[in-house]
Amino acid sequence: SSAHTSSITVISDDNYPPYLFKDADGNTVGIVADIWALWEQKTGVKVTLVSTVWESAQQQLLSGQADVIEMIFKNSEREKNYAYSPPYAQVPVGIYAHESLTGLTSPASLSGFTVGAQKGDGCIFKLKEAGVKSFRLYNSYEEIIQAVLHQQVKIVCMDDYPARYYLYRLDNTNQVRRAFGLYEGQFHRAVSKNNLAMLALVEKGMVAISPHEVAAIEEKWKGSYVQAFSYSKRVFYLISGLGLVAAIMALSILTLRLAVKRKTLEIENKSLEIEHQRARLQNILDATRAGTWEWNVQTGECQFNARWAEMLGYASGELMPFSVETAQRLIHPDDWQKAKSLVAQHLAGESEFYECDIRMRHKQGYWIWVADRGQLIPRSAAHLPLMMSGTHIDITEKKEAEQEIWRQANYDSLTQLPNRHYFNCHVLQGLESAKENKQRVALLALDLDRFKEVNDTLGHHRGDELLVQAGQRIRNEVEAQAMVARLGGDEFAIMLPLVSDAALAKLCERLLGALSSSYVLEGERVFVTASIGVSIFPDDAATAAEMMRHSDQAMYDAKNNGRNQFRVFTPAMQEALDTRMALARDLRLAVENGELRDYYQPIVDLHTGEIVKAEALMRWQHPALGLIGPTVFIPVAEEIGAIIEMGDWIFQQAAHHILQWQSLVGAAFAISVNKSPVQFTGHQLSKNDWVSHLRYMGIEGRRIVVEITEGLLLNPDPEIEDILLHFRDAGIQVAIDDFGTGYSSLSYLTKFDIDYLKIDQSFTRHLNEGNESYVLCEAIIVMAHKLGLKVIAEGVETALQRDLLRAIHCDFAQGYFYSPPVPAETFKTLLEQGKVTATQM
Ligand SMILES: Nc1nc2c(ncn2[C@@H]2O[C@H](COP(=O)(O)OP(=O)(O)OP(=O)(O)O)[C@@H](O)[C@H]2O)c(=O)[nH]1
Repeated sequence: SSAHTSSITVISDDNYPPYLFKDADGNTVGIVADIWALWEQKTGVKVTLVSTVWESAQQQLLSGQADVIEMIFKNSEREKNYAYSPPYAQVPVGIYAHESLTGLTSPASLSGFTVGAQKGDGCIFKLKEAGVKSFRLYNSYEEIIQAVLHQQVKIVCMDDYPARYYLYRLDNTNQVRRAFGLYEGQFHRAVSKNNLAMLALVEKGMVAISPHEVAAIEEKWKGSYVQAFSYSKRVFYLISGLGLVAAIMALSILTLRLAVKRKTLEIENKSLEIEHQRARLQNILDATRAGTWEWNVQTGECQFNARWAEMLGYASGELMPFSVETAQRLIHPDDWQKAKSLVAQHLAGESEFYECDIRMRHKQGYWIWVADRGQLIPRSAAHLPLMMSGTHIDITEKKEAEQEIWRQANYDSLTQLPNRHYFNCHVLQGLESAKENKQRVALLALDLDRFKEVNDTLGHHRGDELLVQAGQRIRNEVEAQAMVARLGGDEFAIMLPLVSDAALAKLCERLLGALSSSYVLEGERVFVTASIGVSIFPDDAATAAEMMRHSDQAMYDAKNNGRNQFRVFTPAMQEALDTRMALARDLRLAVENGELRDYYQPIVDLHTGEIVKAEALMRWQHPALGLIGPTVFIPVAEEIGAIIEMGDWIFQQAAHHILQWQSLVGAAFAISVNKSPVQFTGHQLSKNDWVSHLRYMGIEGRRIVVEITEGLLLNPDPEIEDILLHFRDAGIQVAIDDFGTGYSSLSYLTKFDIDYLKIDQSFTRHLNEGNESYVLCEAIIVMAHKLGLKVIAEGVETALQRDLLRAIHCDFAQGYFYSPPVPAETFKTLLEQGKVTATQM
């Protein structure tokens, strides 16, 4: 314990004048030595003062070889190992530099330099804090100063007292200069951290030394070393200094001259290089045909190159002085705001560069498209934008090409209306905004009626002209905000906000009216009508696809109900369509599954009442829906092509029964088989050659009558003519079904070999003496007879009808009055009876 301590070892650095240093005789002297001598007196504890290099001093304390270390600064790193006394002296620490190095003013200015310091010196810690990373370490201040003088290191850190001392001693205050004060340290005495008793002992002794005693010691040492330099020595220094200054000045002037010469050469080279670069850049710019601009953001001043002015049709300088107003006048109003806000974004640092395609007005008044690109150059210290520069490139041709491509992709080249693609996009967008604004929207699908006939009779060219005119008429009937498009062929579509159902109905009526008035096509007057289907959002459709589908369905419904009308979509249409689709699906398997039935309706000689012919008719025994009539499934079968197989099937049944019934019937007996236009399509011919089939079965051609519709003969393909000739050659007869309902150009009656006309049941049904139907029927019969044709009246239901038909010399009749279509077995019975219900005759 300290109470029994008889001696202590104090260790320190011995190159720290005036505190502790070696005198000329090698004795360790100084303030600290005197203080400890006094301490020894006061405490009676023997003090051994050991001085060594600073780093080793610290090591010795920590290893226990010494009890107290003198002249130590506190820092956080040392805090771990030492316990300190209160500070007893203030010691400034400075940065010293070789005279060739100037500009060192603060710790920050040291970063990047290597700094010399004494090993273990507290200033290293401070310098690291200031960002100095590279150090060169020395054992003593003396070594440090030698190193600076030999320029091994140009900056060093030293405590001011010893630094001053050694600099004076080495006569070198000129070459090494104090650059700035780094910090002020405080001297402490310290013991190792766990030896607090020792610290107490030290402090006890120190407190015993009075301030007067301390002041006397300091006075002794601090005064003496300055006084060590005599006045005469100073004068000598001054004079030799002045001589040196003069010499240095002369040398400086010489080196300055040389330096100026070298710099001038350098500058000349540099400007030559800059000129080359400028010319190269100009070349590149000229090659791009780019106009260039520079804009001083603060003052608003602008500069342009000649190409820029030329692009806009102006002479260089013509638009000067150039202001924001000038820019605004030149730039298209629609592009001005956009450009302005993009520039603002760039100036605010939100974009890397500014980029915008704008329209600018050429001097001659038209607009050119310009790719405007620019970038801010420097920023001031305050971070305010200063200059922007960039290019203007004329991209008018590119834009026009783009627009043309866009037009081709989105517009119909015939009518100049938007096409299906554009319309679809528009519908999608339109529905989005309608949803937001809770608006109703109508979509009209519009299809010209029997437009094919216009093409067929007047030629494609006039058909085109009609489409153009129709498009214009539609456009004229709707408001500007409505979208009118040509979807393809003779299909148009309109989308518009729906004001009211009444307004919609009125619009449809107007459209029908406008489209059905006559068209003059190259001098020829033509009439067509149109059918319109309407779908309404949100009433019947929630999506664009649904609207398109529903308006289409409604349009087909309008067509099926006689055309030249409009229909608004109803759920019933959807149901009908669903049923149709279900039927179509089942129908494909009907023949294979043996679900078809052949029925026969007798055709009677009106004069004798005898069954002389029969019409073969199909029924479909649907597994779930029961027996289905042909009016329901034939159109579907035609649509999906199943009619071909079905038609062949019924023909084969008819042929089969002719063989069976031949013995029962007279020589004139024949069975009629319907043949749909679909069955006349070319590629079916060879496969289903009815003539070969009859020949194969050994049946005469005259036993078969082929029933066709007059539509087939209006504009027949050469193929159809061939088939009909083929039939005639084989003795097969031909009947025109549903005569009087269709498009009656009667010329075909003489052109083809027709055997029968079948008067449509709509005439028979309304037959009454002297009425319109009666007159028509009579006219048909007279005409037919004149042409050598026989007439069959369909749909005879009453005795009166029979009698009237007889009176106007109709040849044959069929209908419920005689018999409905019946299964083969029943028909056979009828045949066996010879006459149908003789009672009815
Ligand atoms: N002239 C002309 N005809 C076209 C053009 N595009 C399609 N077509 C014809 O337009 C007709 C369209 O026929 P559809 O709509 O199927 O039938 P339609 O004859 O109008 O009869 P419905 O629509 O049932 O009333 C076809 O004959 C096409 O060949 C075109 O650009 N110009």
